[in-house]
Amino acid sequence: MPLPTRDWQKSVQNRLILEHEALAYEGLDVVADQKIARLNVEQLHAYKEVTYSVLNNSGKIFFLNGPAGTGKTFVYNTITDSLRSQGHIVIMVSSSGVASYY
Ligand SMILES: Nc1ncnc2c1ncn2[C@@H]1O[C@H](COP(=O)(O)OP(=O)(O)OP(=O)(O)O)[C@@H](O)[C@H]1O
Repeated sequence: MPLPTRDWQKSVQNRLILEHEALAYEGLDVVADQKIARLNVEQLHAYKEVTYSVLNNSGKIFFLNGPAGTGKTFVYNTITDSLRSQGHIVIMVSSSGVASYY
């Protein structure tokens, strides 16, 4: 197979990356800070552990567990808003249940 003669990535860019970068909007950092300020002690601990791992390229894997309605999704959304506002791409996935339809 012939090799590409130019770097298409540079001129066209990756559509999926562009879509995800578009999820960060002006003011998202303020929204993230407001959510961080509302986290309780345990939520803040989880938030700090995950973001520290991301920002330091530690590559850790986390399992956030807790009874229904205790704020797990709130933590996910806070982490997502915070990292997106800092220029990171965050992709949320789900393997089962209603959440996996979205
Ligand atoms: N620190 C917080 N400050 C204000 N509201 C919060 C906080 N944490 C959670 N909530 C609110 O509490 C409700 C339940 O939180 P959330 O949906 O995150 O729980 P969950 O653990 O993901 O629940 P489930 O396991 O049922 O999906 C939501 O309305 C959420 O916005």
